[in-house]
Amino acid sequence: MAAIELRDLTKRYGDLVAVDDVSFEVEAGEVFGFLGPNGAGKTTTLRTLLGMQAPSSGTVSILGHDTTVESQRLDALADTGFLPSNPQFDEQATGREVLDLHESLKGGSRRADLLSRFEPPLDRPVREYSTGNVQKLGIVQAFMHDPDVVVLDEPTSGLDPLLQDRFNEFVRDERERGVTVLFSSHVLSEVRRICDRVAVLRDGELVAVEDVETLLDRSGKVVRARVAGDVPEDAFDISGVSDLARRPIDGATRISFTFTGDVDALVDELDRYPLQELDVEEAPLEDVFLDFYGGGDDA
Ligand SMILES: Nc1ncnc2c1ncn2[C@@H]1O[C@H](COP(=O)(O)OP(=O)(O)OP(=O)(O)O)[C@@H](O)[C@H]1O
Repeated sequence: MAAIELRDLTKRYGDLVAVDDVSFEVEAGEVFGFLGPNGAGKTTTLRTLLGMQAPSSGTVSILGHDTTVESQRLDALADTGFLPSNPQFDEQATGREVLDLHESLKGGSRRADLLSRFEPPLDRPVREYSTGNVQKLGIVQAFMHDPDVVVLDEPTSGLDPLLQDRFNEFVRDERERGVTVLFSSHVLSEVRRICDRVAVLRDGELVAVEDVETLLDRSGKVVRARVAGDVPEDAFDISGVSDLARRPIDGATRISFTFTGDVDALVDELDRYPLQELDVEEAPLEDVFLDFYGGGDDA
Protein backbone atom coordinates (compact mmCIF):
# COMPACT_ATOMS: atom_id res chain seq x y z
CA MET A 1 0.00 0.00 0.00
CA ALA A 2 1.30 3.45 -0.92
CA ALA A 3 1.54 5.94 1.96
CA ILE A 4 -0.23 8.60 -0.10
CA GLU A 5 -2.51 8.02 -3.05
CA LEU A 6 -4.31 10.45 -5.36
CA ARG A 7 -6.54 9.00 -8.09
CA ASP A 8 -8.01 11.16 -10.85
CA LEU A 9 -8.20 14.12 -8.49
CA THR A 10 -10.00 17.16 -9.88
CA LYS A 11 -10.75 20.31 -7.90
CA ARG A 12 -12.77 23.16 -9.38
CA TYR A 13 -13.45 26.60 -7.95
CA GLY A 14 -16.50 27.66 -9.94
CA ASP A 15 -15.38 27.61 -13.58
CA LEU A 16 -11.70 27.40 -12.70
CA VAL A 17 -10.17 23.92 -12.82
CA ALA A 18 -7.38 24.32 -10.23
CA VAL A 19 -6.40 20.61 -10.26
CA ASP A 20 -7.19 18.55 -13.33
CA ASP A 21 -7.34 14.74 -13.14
CA VAL A 22 -4.15 14.29 -11.12
CA SER A 23 -2.97 10.82 -10.06
CA PHE A 24 0.20 9.81 -8.25
CA GLU A 25 1.36 7.72 -5.33
CA VAL A 26 4.01 8.33 -2.71
CA GLU A 27 5.57 5.13 -1.38
CA ALA A 28 6.23 4.63 2.33
CA GLY A 29 9.61 6.07 3.27
CA GLU A 30 9.92 8.19 0.14
CA VAL A 31 10.78 11.89 -0.03
CA PHE A 32 8.62 13.19 -2.84
CA GLY A 33 8.88 16.69 -4.27
CA PHE A 34 5.84 18.43 -5.68
CA LEU A 35 6.88 21.15 -8.07
CA GLY A 36 5.18 23.77 -10.13
CA PRO A 37 5.11 27.51 -10.75
CA ASN A 38 2.86 29.90 -8.85
CA GLY A 39 -0.80 29.04 -9.28
CA ALA A 40 -0.11 25.55 -10.68
CA GLY A 41 -2.41 23.97 -8.08
CA LYS A 42 0.07 22.58 -5.54
CA THR A 43 -1.59 24.02 -2.43
CA THR A 44 -5.02 23.02 -3.69
CA THR A 45 -3.80 19.45 -4.20
CA LEU A 46 -2.22 19.23 -0.74
CA ARG A 47 -5.23 20.74 1.06
CA THR A 48 -7.59 18.39 -0.75
CA LEU A 49 -5.37 15.43 0.07
CA LEU A 50 -5.54 16.38 3.74
CA GLY A 51 -9.34 16.54 3.65
CA MET A 52 -9.42 20.31 4.29
CA GLN A 53 -11.67 20.70 1.26
CA ALA A 54 -13.67 18.19 -0.78
CA PRO A 55 -12.48 17.06 -4.21
CA SER A 56 -14.78 17.83 -7.16
CA SER A 57 -14.04 14.26 -8.25
CA GLY A 58 -11.47 11.55 -7.68
CA THR A 59 -10.13 9.94 -4.53
CA VAL A 60 -7.41 10.74 -2.01
CA SER A 61 -5.96 8.65 0.79
CA ILE A 62 -3.23 8.74 3.40
CA LEU A 63 -2.00 5.48 4.96
CA GLY A 64 -4.98 3.73 3.39
CA HIS A 65 -7.54 6.10 4.95
CA ASP A 66 -9.91 7.98 2.66
CA THR A 67 -9.45 11.56 3.89
CA THR A 68 -12.81 12.68 2.46
CA VAL A 69 -14.58 10.53 5.09
CA GLU A 70 -14.39 12.32 8.45
CA SER A 71 -13.75 9.27 10.67
CA GLN A 72 -11.03 7.96 8.36
CA ARG A 73 -9.58 11.45 8.02
CA LEU A 74 -9.06 11.64 11.80
CA ASP A 75 -7.24 8.30 11.74
CA ALA A 76 -5.04 9.56 8.91
CA LEU A 77 -4.29 12.89 10.60
CA ALA A 78 -3.26 11.20 13.86
CA ASP A 79 -0.24 9.83 11.96
CA THR A 80 0.27 12.82 9.66
CA GLY A 81 2.06 16.13 10.12
CA PHE A 82 1.23 19.21 8.07
CA LEU A 83 3.05 22.47 7.52
CA PRO A 84 0.85 24.91 5.55
CA SER A 85 2.39 27.49 3.22
CA ASN A 86 1.72 30.39 5.61
CA PRO A 87 1.41 28.81 9.04
CA GLN A 88 -0.90 30.80 11.29
CA PHE A 89 -0.99 30.49 15.04
CA ASP A 90 -2.82 32.31 17.82
CA GLU A 91 -1.00 35.67 17.76
CA GLN A 92 -1.48 36.24 21.49
CA ALA A 93 -0.10 32.85 22.53
CA THR A 94 3.61 32.23 23.09
CA GLY A 95 5.37 29.59 21.01
CA ARG A 96 5.42 27.37 24.09
CA GLU A 97 1.64 27.66 24.51
CA VAL A 98 1.11 26.87 20.82
CA LEU A 99 3.18 23.71 21.16
CA ASP A 100 1.52 22.78 24.51
CA LEU A 101 -1.87 22.87 22.80
CA HIS A 102 -0.66 20.82 19.87
CA GLU A 103 0.94 18.31 22.23
CA SER A 104 -2.31 17.90 24.18
CA LEU A 105 -4.16 17.16 20.91
CA LYS A 106 -1.71 15.00 18.97
CA GLY A 107 1.30 14.24 21.16
CA GLY A 108 4.81 15.62 21.42
CA SER A 109 7.30 12.80 21.84
CA ARG A 110 9.84 14.51 19.56
CA ARG A 111 9.31 18.06 20.78
CA ALA A 112 12.61 18.43 22.67
CA ASP A 113 14.70 17.03 19.80
CA LEU A 114 13.03 19.35 17.28
CA LEU A 115 13.38 22.39 19.51
CA SER A 116 17.10 21.78 19.83
CA ARG A 117 17.37 21.69 16.03
CA PHE A 118 15.17 24.65 15.11
CA GLU A 119 15.07 26.87 18.24
CA PRO A 120 12.02 29.15 17.80
CA PRO A 121 11.82 31.77 20.61
CA LEU A 122 9.37 29.90 22.84
CA ASP A 123 8.66 32.58 25.44
CA ARG A 124 7.65 35.33 23.03
CA PRO A 125 4.11 35.79 21.73
CA VAL A 126 3.69 34.68 18.12
CA ARG A 127 2.74 38.25 17.06
CA GLU A 128 6.38 39.24 17.71
CA TYR A 129 7.78 36.39 15.60
CA SER A 130 9.66 37.02 12.37
CA THR A 131 8.51 35.05 9.29
CA GLY A 132 11.43 32.64 9.76
CA ASN A 133 10.53 32.01 13.40
CA VAL A 134 6.89 31.28 12.49
CA GLN A 135 8.20 28.79 9.96
CA LYS A 136 10.46 27.16 12.59
CA LEU A 137 7.51 26.83 14.99
CA GLY A 138 5.49 25.33 12.14
CA ILE A 139 8.18 22.74 11.42
CA VAL A 140 8.37 21.71 15.09
CA GLN A 141 4.59 21.47 15.22
CA ALA A 142 4.43 19.36 12.02
CA PHE A 143 6.90 16.75 13.25
CA MET A 144 6.57 16.74 17.06
CA HIS A 145 3.98 13.94 17.35
CA ASP A 146 6.31 11.62 15.39
CA PRO A 147 4.07 11.20 12.34
CA ASP A 148 4.58 8.49 9.71
CA VAL A 149 3.65 10.88 6.91
CA VAL A 150 4.43 14.58 6.66
CA VAL A 151 2.99 17.01 4.11
CA LEU A 152 4.87 20.29 3.78
CA ASP A 153 3.78 23.25 1.65
CA GLU A 154 6.91 25.19 0.69
CA PRO A 155 8.69 24.40 3.96
CA THR A 156 11.84 26.44 3.38
CA SER A 157 10.16 29.69 2.36
CA GLY A 158 11.13 32.36 4.89
CA LEU A 159 14.16 30.41 6.14
CA ASP A 160 17.64 31.84 5.62
CA PRO A 161 20.15 29.69 3.66
CA LEU A 162 21.71 28.29 6.83
CA LEU A 163 18.34 27.16 8.15
CA GLN A 164 17.35 25.82 4.75
CA ASP A 165 20.43 23.60 4.90
CA ARG A 166 19.57 22.52 8.44
CA PHE A 167 16.04 21.71 7.32
CA ASN A 168 17.22 19.71 4.30
CA GLU A 169 19.59 17.72 6.49
CA PHE A 170 16.71 17.11 8.89
CA VAL A 171 14.49 15.78 6.08
CA ARG A 172 17.26 13.40 5.01
CA ASP A 173 17.45 12.13 8.61
CA GLU A 174 13.68 11.67 8.69
CA ARG A 175 13.91 9.62 5.53
CA GLU A 176 16.47 7.39 7.25
CA ARG A 177 13.89 6.88 10.01
CA GLY A 178 11.35 5.76 7.39
CA VAL A 179 9.13 8.84 7.44
CA THR A 180 7.24 9.58 4.21
CA VAL A 181 7.56 13.21 3.14
CA LEU A 182 5.56 14.99 0.45
CA PHE A 183 6.56 18.58 -0.03
CA SER A 184 5.94 21.34 -2.50
CA SER A 185 8.76 23.62 -3.51
CA HIS A 186 10.01 26.25 -5.90
CA VAL A 187 13.60 25.70 -4.78
CA LEU A 188 14.92 23.33 -7.40
CA SER A 189 18.35 22.84 -5.89
CA GLU A 190 16.82 21.47 -2.70
CA VAL A 191 14.76 19.04 -4.73
CA ARG A 192 17.99 17.66 -6.19
CA ARG A 193 19.46 17.23 -2.74
CA ILE A 194 16.64 15.61 -0.82
CA CYS A 195 14.01 14.05 -3.12
CA ASP A 196 13.77 10.53 -4.46
CA ARG A 197 11.07 11.42 -6.97
CA VAL A 198 9.28 14.52 -8.15
CA ALA A 199 5.92 15.34 -9.67
CA VAL A 200 5.68 18.46 -11.80
CA LEU A 201 2.36 20.28 -12.01
CA ARG A 202 1.53 22.95 -14.58
CA ASP A 203 -1.84 24.69 -14.92
CA GLY A 204 -3.42 22.04 -12.70
CA GLU A 205 -2.14 19.14 -14.81
CA LEU A 206 0.56 16.68 -13.94
CA VAL A 207 3.24 16.91 -16.62
CA ALA A 208 5.78 14.50 -15.11
CA VAL A 209 6.40 12.05 -12.30
CA GLU A 210 10.02 10.98 -12.33
CA ASP A 211 13.04 9.85 -10.36
CA VAL A 212 15.24 12.85 -9.79
CA GLU A 213 18.21 10.83 -11.09
CA THR A 214 16.37 9.91 -14.30
CA LEU A 215 15.43 13.51 -14.84
CA LEU A 216 19.05 14.57 -14.47
CA ASP A 217 20.34 11.75 -16.69
CA ARG A 218 17.90 12.72 -19.39
CA SER A 219 18.97 16.33 -19.20
CA GLY A 220 22.63 15.40 -19.70
CA LYS A 221 25.87 17.13 -18.78
CA VAL A 222 27.24 20.53 -19.54
CA VAL A 223 30.75 20.17 -21.02
CA ARG A 224 33.20 23.08 -21.14
CA ALA A 225 36.69 22.67 -22.57
CA ARG A 226 39.64 24.80 -23.55
CA VAL A 227 41.61 23.38 -26.45
CA ALA A 228 45.08 24.63 -27.52
CA GLY A 229 45.02 26.27 -30.97
CA ASP A 230 42.18 26.08 -33.44
CA VAL A 231 39.73 23.19 -33.80
CA PRO A 232 38.35 21.86 -37.09
CA GLU A 233 34.81 22.73 -38.22
CA ASP A 234 33.52 19.21 -37.53
CA ALA A 235 34.96 18.98 -34.01
CA PHE A 236 32.45 17.57 -31.49
CA ASP A 237 29.98 16.81 -34.26
CA ILE A 238 28.99 13.58 -32.50
CA SER A 239 25.68 12.12 -31.42
CA GLY A 240 24.32 13.67 -28.20
CA VAL A 241 25.93 17.11 -28.56
CA SER A 242 23.62 20.12 -28.56
CA ASP A 243 23.98 23.89 -28.07
CA LEU A 244 27.60 23.73 -29.26
CA ALA A 245 29.42 27.05 -28.90
CA ARG A 246 33.05 27.84 -29.67
CA ARG A 247 35.08 30.96 -29.37
CA PRO A 248 38.79 31.70 -29.95
CA ILE A 249 40.65 33.03 -26.94
CA ASP A 250 44.43 33.76 -26.62
CA GLY A 251 45.63 31.16 -29.10
CA ALA A 252 43.15 28.59 -27.81
CA THR A 253 39.49 27.72 -28.39
CA ARG A 254 36.78 27.60 -25.76
CA ILE A 255 34.14 24.97 -26.47
CA SER A 256 30.91 24.39 -24.59
CA PHE A 257 27.94 22.11 -25.23
CA THR A 258 25.28 19.98 -23.58
CA PHE A 259 25.87 16.25 -23.88
CA THR A 260 23.29 13.46 -23.60
CA GLY A 261 25.12 10.76 -25.59
CA ASP A 262 27.48 7.88 -24.90
CA VAL A 263 30.29 8.80 -22.50
CA ASP A 264 32.90 6.63 -24.32
CA ALA A 265 32.21 8.50 -27.56
CA LEU A 266 32.68 11.78 -25.75
CA VAL A 267 35.98 10.66 -24.22
CA ASP A 268 37.22 9.50 -27.67
CA GLU A 269 36.31 12.85 -29.20
CA LEU A 270 37.96 14.83 -26.41
CA ASP A 271 41.07 12.70 -26.83
CA ARG A 272 41.54 14.04 -30.39
CA TYR A 273 42.42 17.54 -29.18
CA PRO A 274 45.12 19.05 -26.97
CA LEU A 275 42.98 19.90 -23.95
CA GLN A 276 44.08 22.64 -21.56
CA GLU A 277 40.99 22.58 -19.35
CA LEU A 278 37.93 20.38 -19.00
CA ASP A 279 34.85 20.83 -16.87
CA VAL A 280 31.87 18.43 -16.94
CA GLU A 281 28.88 19.06 -14.70
CA GLU A 282 25.19 18.28 -14.35
CA ALA A 283 22.83 20.48 -16.29
CA PRO A 284 21.27 22.98 -13.88
CA LEU A 285 17.89 21.73 -12.66
CA GLU A 286 16.50 25.14 -13.53
CA ASP A 287 17.13 24.34 -17.21
CA VAL A 288 15.65 20.88 -16.85
CA PHE A 289 12.46 22.22 -15.34
CA LEU A 290 12.17 25.04 -17.84
CA ASP A 291 11.21 22.30 -20.29
CA PHE A 292 8.20 21.62 -18.09
CA TYR A 293 7.46 25.12 -16.89
CA GLY A 294 8.17 26.87 -20.13
CA GLY A 295 4.69 26.40 -21.63
CA GLY A 296 3.80 24.66 -24.87
CA ASP A 297 2.66 21.08 -25.29
CA ASP A 298 5.99 19.45 -25.80
CA ALA A 299 6.94 18.99 -22.13
N1 LIG B 1 -10.24 29.13 -2.47
C1 LIG B 1 -10.06 29.42 -3.77
N2 LIG B 1 -11.06 29.96 -4.50
C2 LIG B 1 -10.89 30.22 -5.82
N3 LIG B 1 -9.75 29.99 -6.50
C3 LIG B 1 -8.72 29.46 -5.82
C4 LIG B 1 -8.82 29.14 -4.43
N4 LIG B 1 -7.63 28.62 -4.02
C5 LIG B 1 -6.84 28.61 -5.13
N5 LIG B 1 -7.49 29.11 -6.20
C6 LIG B 1 -6.95 29.20 -7.57
O1 LIG B 1 -6.55 27.89 -7.95
C7 LIG B 1 -5.34 27.93 -8.71
C8 LIG B 1 -4.28 27.07 -8.03
O2 LIG B 1 -3.87 27.73 -6.84
P1 LIG B 1 -2.88 27.07 -5.77
O3 LIG B 1 -2.79 27.99 -4.61
O4 LIG B 1 -3.31 25.67 -5.52
O5 LIG B 1 -1.52 27.05 -6.59
P2 LIG B 1 -0.03 26.81 -6.07
O6 LIG B 1 0.62 25.94 -7.08
O7 LIG B 1 -0.04 26.35 -4.66
O8 LIG B 1 0.58 28.26 -6.18
P3 LIG B 1 1.70 29.00 -5.24
O9 LIG B 1 3.00 28.36 -5.58
O10 LIG B 1 1.61 30.41 -5.72
O11 LIG B 1 1.28 28.81 -3.82
C9 LIG B 1 -4.97 29.40 -8.83
O12 LIG B 1 -5.46 29.88 -10.05
C10 LIG B 1 -5.69 30.04 -7.66
O13 LIG B 1 -5.99 31.40 -7.94
